[in-house]
Amino acid sequence: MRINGFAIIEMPSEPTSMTTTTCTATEDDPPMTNCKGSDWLSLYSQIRQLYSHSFSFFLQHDVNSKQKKSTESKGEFLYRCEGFHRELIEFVLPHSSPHSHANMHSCKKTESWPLVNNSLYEVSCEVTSILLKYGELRSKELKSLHLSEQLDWKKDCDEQSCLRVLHYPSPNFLQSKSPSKSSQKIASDYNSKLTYYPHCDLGVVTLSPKASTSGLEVCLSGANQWIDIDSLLNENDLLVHSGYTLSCITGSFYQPLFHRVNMNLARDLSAPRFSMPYFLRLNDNIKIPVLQLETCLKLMQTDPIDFTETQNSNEDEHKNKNEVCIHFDSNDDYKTSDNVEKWTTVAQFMACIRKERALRKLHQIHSRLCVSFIIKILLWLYPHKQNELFDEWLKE
Ligand SMILES: O=C(O)CCC(=O)C(=O)O
Ligand SMILES: [Fe+2]
Repeated sequence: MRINGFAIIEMPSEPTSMTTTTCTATEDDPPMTNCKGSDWLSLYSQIRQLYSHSFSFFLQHDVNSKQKKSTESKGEFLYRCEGFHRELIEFVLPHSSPHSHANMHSCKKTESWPLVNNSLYEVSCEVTSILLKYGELRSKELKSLHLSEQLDWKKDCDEQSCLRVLHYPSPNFLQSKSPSKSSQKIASDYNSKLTYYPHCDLGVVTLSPKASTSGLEVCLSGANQWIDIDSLLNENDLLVHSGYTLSCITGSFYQPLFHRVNMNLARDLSAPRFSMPYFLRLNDNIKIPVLQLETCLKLMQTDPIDFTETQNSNEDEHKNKNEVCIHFDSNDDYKTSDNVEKWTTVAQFMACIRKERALRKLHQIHSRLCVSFIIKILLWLYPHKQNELFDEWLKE
Protein backbone atom coordinates (compact mmCIF):
# COMPACT_ATOMS: atom_id res chain seq x y z
CA MET A 1 0.00 0.00 0.00
CA ARG A 2 1.20 3.49 -0.77
CA ILE A 3 0.06 6.64 0.92
CA ASN A 4 0.55 9.98 -0.65
CA GLY A 5 2.20 11.39 2.38
CA PHE A 6 0.24 14.33 3.48
CA ALA A 7 -2.36 15.10 6.04
CA ILE A 8 -4.22 18.16 7.12
CA ILE A 9 -4.66 18.54 10.83
CA GLU A 10 -7.83 20.47 11.40
CA MET A 11 -7.90 22.42 14.60
CA PRO A 12 -11.31 23.02 16.18
CA SER A 13 -12.17 26.58 17.11
CA GLU A 14 -13.61 25.38 20.43
CA PRO A 15 -11.26 23.57 22.81
CA THR A 16 -12.95 20.19 22.55
CA SER A 17 -11.12 17.58 20.58
CA MET A 18 -9.06 17.59 17.46
CA THR A 19 -9.92 15.83 14.24
CA THR A 20 -7.54 14.90 11.52
CA THR A 21 -8.31 14.41 7.89
CA THR A 22 -5.81 12.72 5.72
CA CYS A 23 -5.77 13.45 2.06
CA THR A 24 -4.32 10.29 0.71
CA ALA A 25 -4.46 8.36 -2.50
CA THR A 26 -6.02 5.36 -0.75
CA GLU A 27 -9.39 4.95 0.93
CA ASP A 28 -7.82 3.44 4.03
CA ASP A 29 -8.40 4.70 7.52
CA PRO A 30 -6.62 7.93 8.13
CA PRO A 31 -3.53 7.25 10.22
CA MET A 32 -4.01 9.99 12.71
CA THR A 33 -7.51 9.67 14.12
CA ASN A 34 -6.20 8.65 17.51
CA CYS A 35 -4.32 11.78 18.49
CA LYS A 36 -4.89 12.99 21.99
CA GLY A 37 -7.07 16.08 21.71
CA SER A 38 -6.01 18.13 24.69
CA ASP A 39 -2.21 17.90 24.25
CA TRP A 40 -2.52 18.85 20.66
CA LEU A 41 -4.64 21.86 21.44
CA SER A 42 -2.08 23.35 23.76
CA LEU A 43 0.67 22.67 21.25
CA TYR A 44 -1.39 24.24 18.56
CA SER A 45 -1.93 27.44 20.47
CA GLN A 46 1.85 27.69 20.82
CA ILE A 47 2.24 27.25 17.10
CA ARG A 48 -0.25 30.00 16.47
CA GLN A 49 1.72 32.28 18.76
CA LEU A 50 4.89 31.48 16.92
CA TYR A 51 3.23 32.26 13.64
CA SER A 52 1.81 35.56 14.64
CA HIS A 53 5.24 36.45 15.91
CA SER A 54 6.77 35.55 12.57
CA PHE A 55 4.27 37.63 10.61
CA SER A 56 4.88 40.70 12.73
CA PHE A 57 8.60 40.05 12.45
CA PHE A 58 8.42 40.37 8.69
CA LEU A 59 6.08 43.31 8.79
CA GLN A 60 8.39 45.23 11.11
CA HIS A 61 11.62 44.45 9.33
CA ASP A 62 12.89 45.79 6.14
CA VAL A 63 13.63 42.34 4.81
CA ASN A 64 15.33 43.68 1.73
CA SER A 65 18.00 45.48 3.64
CA LYS A 66 21.02 43.39 4.51
CA GLN A 67 20.95 43.24 8.27
CA LYS A 68 24.15 43.66 10.11
CA LYS A 69 25.60 40.71 11.93
CA SER A 70 24.06 40.27 15.33
CA THR A 71 26.08 40.60 18.44
CA GLU A 72 26.13 37.83 20.99
CA SER A 73 23.17 37.91 23.40
CA LYS A 74 20.82 35.55 25.16
CA GLY A 75 18.16 33.68 23.23
CA GLU A 76 17.93 32.05 19.86
CA PHE A 77 19.16 33.51 16.62
CA LEU A 78 17.74 33.37 13.19
CA TYR A 79 20.30 32.70 10.51
CA ARG A 80 19.82 34.45 7.25
CA CYS A 81 20.57 32.09 4.37
CA GLU A 82 20.92 32.54 0.69
CA GLY A 83 17.63 31.30 -0.72
CA PHE A 84 17.45 29.06 -3.75
CA HIS A 85 15.95 31.96 -5.63
CA ARG A 86 17.51 35.36 -5.61
CA GLU A 87 14.33 37.08 -4.50
CA LEU A 88 13.50 34.66 -1.74
CA ILE A 89 14.44 35.80 1.73
CA GLU A 90 15.13 32.91 3.97
CA PHE A 91 15.94 32.55 7.65
CA VAL A 92 16.68 29.37 9.53
CA LEU A 93 16.26 28.66 13.20
CA PRO A 94 18.18 25.46 13.92
CA HIS A 95 16.70 23.29 16.64
CA SER A 96 20.08 23.00 18.32
CA SER A 97 23.61 24.17 17.68
CA PRO A 98 24.01 25.75 14.25
CA HIS A 99 27.51 24.32 14.06
CA SER A 100 26.32 20.77 13.81
CA HIS A 101 23.73 21.81 11.28
CA ALA A 102 24.24 21.00 7.61
CA ASN A 103 23.57 23.76 5.03
CA MET A 104 24.60 26.55 7.35
CA HIS A 105 27.61 27.32 5.17
CA SER A 106 26.02 30.30 3.50
CA CYS A 107 24.07 31.50 6.53
CA LYS A 108 24.78 34.53 8.67
CA LYS A 109 23.66 34.97 12.22
CA THR A 110 21.23 37.88 12.17
CA GLU A 111 18.07 38.61 14.07
CA SER A 112 17.56 37.41 17.58
CA TRP A 113 14.35 35.48 17.85
CA PRO A 114 12.57 36.10 21.12
CA LEU A 115 10.47 32.99 21.14
CA VAL A 116 12.45 29.99 22.19
CA ASN A 117 9.95 27.38 21.30
CA ASN A 118 10.05 23.64 20.94
CA SER A 119 6.43 23.10 20.06
CA LEU A 120 6.93 22.44 16.37
CA TYR A 121 9.70 19.99 17.15
CA GLU A 122 7.51 18.15 19.58
CA VAL A 123 4.48 18.08 17.33
CA SER A 124 6.50 16.76 14.44
CA CYS A 125 8.09 14.04 16.59
CA GLU A 126 4.66 12.98 17.77
CA VAL A 127 3.19 13.03 14.28
CA THR A 128 6.08 10.95 12.96
CA SER A 129 5.81 8.34 15.64
CA ILE A 130 2.07 8.01 14.91
CA LEU A 131 2.76 7.73 11.18
CA LEU A 132 5.39 5.07 11.71
CA LYS A 133 3.19 3.04 14.05
CA TYR A 134 0.38 3.21 11.54
CA GLY A 135 2.75 2.08 8.79
CA GLU A 136 3.82 -0.85 10.96
CA LEU A 137 0.21 -1.85 11.51
CA ARG A 138 -0.37 -1.95 7.78
CA SER A 139 2.89 -3.34 6.51
CA LYS A 140 4.47 -6.56 7.78
CA GLU A 141 7.71 -5.66 6.08
CA LEU A 142 7.93 -2.42 7.97
CA LYS A 143 6.96 -4.06 11.26
CA SER A 144 9.75 -6.58 10.94
CA LEU A 145 12.31 -3.76 11.11
CA HIS A 146 11.17 -2.67 14.59
CA LEU A 147 11.94 0.94 13.75
CA SER A 148 9.46 2.23 16.32
CA GLU A 149 11.55 0.63 19.01
CA GLN A 150 14.87 1.62 17.48
CA LEU A 151 14.19 5.25 16.73
CA ASP A 152 13.60 7.73 19.48
CA TRP A 153 12.44 10.71 17.47
CA LYS A 154 12.94 13.35 20.15
CA LYS A 155 16.51 12.20 20.67
CA ASP A 156 17.42 11.27 17.13
CA CYS A 157 16.23 14.41 15.36
CA ASP A 158 17.73 17.09 17.57
CA GLU A 159 20.69 18.11 15.39
CA GLN A 160 19.37 18.81 11.91
CA SER A 161 15.76 19.80 12.51
CA CYS A 162 14.96 23.43 11.90
CA LEU A 163 12.34 26.05 11.41
CA ARG A 164 12.52 27.94 8.12
CA VAL A 165 11.10 31.43 7.97
CA LEU A 166 10.45 32.45 4.38
CA HIS A 167 9.52 35.68 2.69
CA TYR A 168 8.41 35.62 -0.94
CA PRO A 169 8.19 39.05 -2.52
CA SER A 170 4.85 40.21 -3.84
CA PRO A 171 4.09 39.70 -7.55
CA ASN A 172 4.00 43.49 -7.97
CA PHE A 173 7.47 43.86 -6.50
CA LEU A 174 8.87 41.23 -8.84
CA GLN A 175 7.24 42.78 -11.84
CA SER A 176 8.70 46.15 -10.99
CA LYS A 177 12.15 44.56 -10.86
CA SER A 178 11.89 43.07 -14.36
CA PRO A 179 14.42 44.83 -16.57
CA SER A 180 13.03 46.19 -19.80
CA LYS A 181 13.19 43.51 -22.43
CA SER A 182 10.91 42.44 -25.22
CA SER A 183 7.40 42.04 -23.83
CA GLN A 184 7.35 38.28 -24.49
CA LYS A 185 10.62 37.77 -22.62
CA ILE A 186 9.37 39.80 -19.69
CA ALA A 187 6.21 37.70 -19.52
CA SER A 188 8.11 34.42 -19.39
CA ASP A 189 10.71 35.70 -16.89
CA TYR A 190 7.96 37.06 -14.75
CA ASN A 191 5.98 33.83 -14.69
CA SER A 192 8.96 31.64 -13.93
CA LYS A 193 10.05 33.98 -11.14
CA LEU A 194 6.64 33.61 -9.61
CA THR A 195 7.01 29.84 -9.38
CA TYR A 196 9.52 28.56 -6.89
CA TYR A 197 11.53 25.37 -7.22
CA PRO A 198 9.30 22.25 -7.27
CA HIS A 199 10.73 19.58 -4.96
CA CYS A 200 10.17 17.00 -2.24
CA ASP A 201 11.66 17.72 1.16
CA LEU A 202 14.67 15.70 2.24
CA GLY A 203 13.76 15.02 5.84
CA VAL A 204 11.26 12.91 7.75
CA VAL A 205 8.22 15.17 7.93
CA THR A 206 7.51 18.83 7.30
CA LEU A 207 4.90 20.74 9.24
CA SER A 208 3.44 23.76 7.53
CA PRO A 209 0.89 25.91 9.27
CA LYS A 210 -1.15 27.83 6.70
CA ALA A 211 0.96 30.60 5.23
CA SER A 212 0.04 34.28 5.05
CA THR A 213 -1.21 34.03 1.46
CA SER A 214 -1.96 31.20 -0.91
CA GLY A 215 0.75 29.80 -3.11
CA LEU A 216 1.59 26.28 -1.98
CA GLU A 217 0.78 23.69 -4.60
CA VAL A 218 1.18 19.93 -4.30
CA CYS A 219 1.30 17.21 -6.89
CA LEU A 220 0.24 13.70 -5.87
CA SER A 221 2.38 10.96 -7.32
CA GLY A 222 0.96 9.64 -10.53
CA ALA A 223 -1.03 12.80 -11.10
CA ASN A 224 0.06 15.32 -13.64
CA GLN A 225 -1.48 18.34 -12.08
CA TRP A 226 -0.84 20.78 -9.30
CA ILE A 227 -3.38 21.17 -6.51
CA ASP A 228 -3.74 24.51 -4.80
CA ILE A 229 -3.44 23.13 -1.27
CA ASP A 230 -3.79 26.48 0.43
CA SER A 231 -7.37 26.72 -0.72
CA LEU A 232 -8.06 23.44 1.13
CA LEU A 233 -6.60 24.72 4.39
CA ASN A 234 -8.55 26.63 6.99
CA GLU A 235 -6.86 29.44 8.85
CA ASN A 236 -5.80 27.21 11.74
CA ASP A 237 -4.89 24.09 9.81
CA LEU A 238 -1.55 22.48 9.83
CA LEU A 239 -0.28 20.63 6.78
CA VAL A 240 1.92 17.65 7.55
CA HIS A 241 3.79 15.90 4.79
CA SER A 242 6.50 13.34 4.39
CA GLY A 243 9.94 13.82 2.92
CA TYR A 244 12.37 11.43 1.26
CA THR A 245 13.70 10.04 4.54
CA LEU A 246 10.31 8.85 5.77
CA SER A 247 9.60 7.46 2.34
CA CYS A 248 12.88 5.58 2.29
CA ILE A 249 12.68 4.05 5.76
CA THR A 250 9.09 2.94 5.19
CA GLY A 251 9.85 1.38 1.80
CA SER A 252 7.76 4.07 0.09
CA PHE A 253 4.72 3.30 2.29
CA TYR A 254 4.59 7.06 2.62
CA GLN A 255 5.42 8.86 -0.58
CA PRO A 256 7.30 12.11 -0.43
CA LEU A 257 5.09 15.04 -1.33
CA PHE A 258 6.10 16.94 -4.42
CA HIS A 259 5.34 20.63 -3.94
CA ARG A 260 6.18 24.15 -5.02
CA VAL A 261 5.17 27.70 -4.28
CA ASN A 262 3.32 29.41 -7.08
CA MET A 263 2.81 33.12 -6.49
CA ASN A 264 0.56 33.26 -9.55
CA LEU A 265 -2.14 32.03 -7.17
CA ALA A 266 -1.87 35.16 -5.04
CA ARG A 267 -5.13 37.07 -4.91
CA ASP A 268 -3.54 40.28 -3.71
CA LEU A 269 -0.70 41.16 -6.08
CA SER A 270 0.81 43.60 -3.62
CA ALA A 271 1.05 41.09 -0.76
CA PRO A 272 4.27 39.22 -0.05
CA ARG A 273 4.03 35.69 1.29
CA PHE A 274 5.35 34.55 4.66
CA SER A 275 5.56 30.92 5.52
CA MET A 276 7.19 28.93 8.31
CA PRO A 277 7.68 25.26 7.49
CA TYR A 278 9.23 23.13 10.20
CA PHE A 279 11.55 20.35 9.05
CA LEU A 280 12.04 17.25 11.18
CA ARG A 281 15.26 15.57 10.11
CA LEU A 282 17.13 12.64 11.58
CA ASN A 283 20.63 13.26 12.87
CA ASP A 284 23.40 12.52 10.40
CA ASN A 285 24.85 9.55 12.26
CA ILE A 286 21.60 7.60 12.62
CA LYS A 287 21.54 4.36 10.66
CA ILE A 288 18.47 3.87 8.55
CA PRO A 289 17.34 0.97 6.44
CA VAL A 290 17.18 1.70 2.77
CA LEU A 291 14.08 -0.11 1.67
CA GLN A 292 13.36 -0.37 -2.01
CA LEU A 293 15.86 2.30 -2.84
CA GLU A 294 15.19 1.83 -6.52
CA THR A 295 11.49 2.53 -6.02
CA CYS A 296 12.27 5.61 -3.99
CA LEU A 297 14.65 6.97 -6.61
CA LYS A 298 12.45 6.07 -9.52
CA LEU A 299 9.70 8.05 -7.88
CA MET A 300 12.06 10.94 -7.70
CA GLN A 301 12.98 10.62 -11.35
CA THR A 302 9.39 10.67 -12.47
CA ASP A 303 8.62 13.68 -10.31
CA PRO A 304 7.17 16.02 -12.85
CA ILE A 305 9.59 18.90 -12.39
CA ASP A 306 8.28 20.14 -15.64
CA PHE A 307 5.28 18.31 -17.01
CA THR A 308 6.04 19.13 -20.60
CA GLU A 309 9.53 17.75 -20.23
CA THR A 310 8.22 14.50 -18.73
CA GLN A 311 5.62 14.08 -21.39
CA ASN A 312 7.96 14.79 -24.27
CA SER A 313 10.94 12.76 -23.17
CA ASN A 314 11.53 9.69 -25.31
CA GLU A 315 12.06 6.14 -24.06
CA ASP A 316 15.84 6.19 -24.31
CA GLU A 317 15.99 9.20 -22.13
CA HIS A 318 13.82 7.46 -19.52
CA LYS A 319 16.06 4.43 -19.59
CA ASN A 320 19.04 6.66 -19.03
CA LYS A 321 17.40 8.47 -16.16
CA ASN A 322 16.72 5.19 -14.36
CA GLU A 323 20.34 4.17 -14.33
CA VAL A 324 21.07 5.85 -11.08
CA CYS A 325 24.38 5.01 -9.59
CA ILE A 326 24.16 5.14 -5.82
CA HIS A 327 27.45 4.95 -4.16
CA PHE A 328 27.48 4.36 -0.41
CA ASP A 329 30.72 4.39 1.46
CA SER A 330 32.13 0.88 1.40
CA ASN A 331 33.55 1.23 4.91
CA ASP A 332 30.08 1.26 6.36
CA ASP A 333 29.09 -1.97 8.05
CA TYR A 334 25.82 -2.60 6.33
CA LYS A 335 23.48 -5.14 7.73
CA THR A 336 21.45 -6.83 5.09
CA SER A 337 18.32 -8.84 5.43
CA ASP A 338 15.68 -10.09 3.01
CA ASN A 339 13.73 -6.89 2.83
CA VAL A 340 16.43 -4.34 3.53
CA GLU A 341 18.84 -3.49 0.79
CA LYS A 342 21.23 -1.55 2.96
CA TRP A 343 21.51 0.18 6.27
CA THR A 344 23.24 3.45 5.84
CA THR A 345 23.73 6.66 7.72
CA VAL A 346 21.32 9.52 7.23
CA ALA A 347 24.25 11.67 6.07
CA GLN A 348 25.00 9.32 3.21
CA PHE A 349 21.37 8.96 2.26
CA MET A 350 20.97 12.75 2.16
CA ALA A 351 24.11 13.17 0.07
CA CYS A 352 22.77 10.66 -2.39
CA ILE A 353 19.40 12.40 -2.70
CA ARG A 354 21.03 15.83 -3.01
CA LYS A 355 23.29 14.53 -5.74
CA GLU A 356 20.41 13.02 -7.64
CA ARG A 357 18.49 16.28 -7.33
CA ALA A 358 21.40 18.36 -8.55
CA LEU A 359 21.93 15.95 -11.42
CA ARG A 360 18.33 16.19 -12.47
CA LYS A 361 18.34 19.93 -12.35
CA LEU A 362 21.57 20.20 -14.31
CA HIS A 363 20.34 17.57 -16.72
CA GLN A 364 17.70 20.02 -17.85
CA ILE A 365 20.56 22.09 -19.17
CA HIS A 366 23.35 19.68 -20.12
CA SER A 367 23.62 16.03 -21.04
CA ARG A 368 23.55 13.69 -18.07
CA LEU A 369 26.83 12.03 -19.00
CA CYS A 370 28.63 15.32 -19.14
CA VAL A 371 27.08 16.42 -15.83
CA SER A 372 28.04 13.14 -14.08
CA PHE A 373 31.58 13.56 -15.28
CA ILE A 374 31.86 17.14 -14.01
CA ILE A 375 30.34 16.13 -10.66
CA LYS A 376 32.86 13.31 -10.27
CA ILE A 377 35.78 15.66 -10.88
CA LEU A 378 34.45 18.32 -8.51
CA LEU A 379 33.76 15.81 -5.75
CA TRP A 380 37.23 14.41 -6.20
CA LEU A 381 38.69 17.92 -5.88
CA TYR A 382 36.45 19.07 -3.04
CA PRO A 383 35.23 15.94 -1.21
CA HIS A 384 34.10 17.86 1.88
CA LYS A 385 32.13 20.45 0.00
CA GLN A 386 29.55 18.25 -1.60
CA ASN A 387 26.52 19.77 0.14
CA GLU A 388 27.61 23.24 -0.88
CA LEU A 389 28.25 22.16 -4.45
CA PHE A 390 24.88 20.51 -4.86
CA ASP A 391 23.00 23.36 -3.22
CA GLU A 392 24.81 25.85 -5.40
CA TRP A 393 23.73 24.04 -8.56
CA LEU A 394 20.13 24.06 -7.49
CA LYS A 395 20.06 27.82 -7.30
CA GLU A 396 18.40 29.63 -10.11
O1 LIG B 1 6.85 28.36 1.61
C1 LIG B 1 6.27 27.29 1.61
O2 LIG B 1 5.06 27.19 1.90
C2 LIG B 1 7.01 26.03 1.19
C3 LIG B 1 8.49 26.09 1.38
C4 LIG B 1 9.16 24.79 1.05
O3 LIG B 1 8.63 23.98 0.35
C5 LIG B 1 10.49 24.48 1.58
O4 LIG B 1 11.13 25.38 2.15
O5 LIG B 1 10.94 23.33 1.46
FE1 LIG C 1 9.55 22.06 0.66
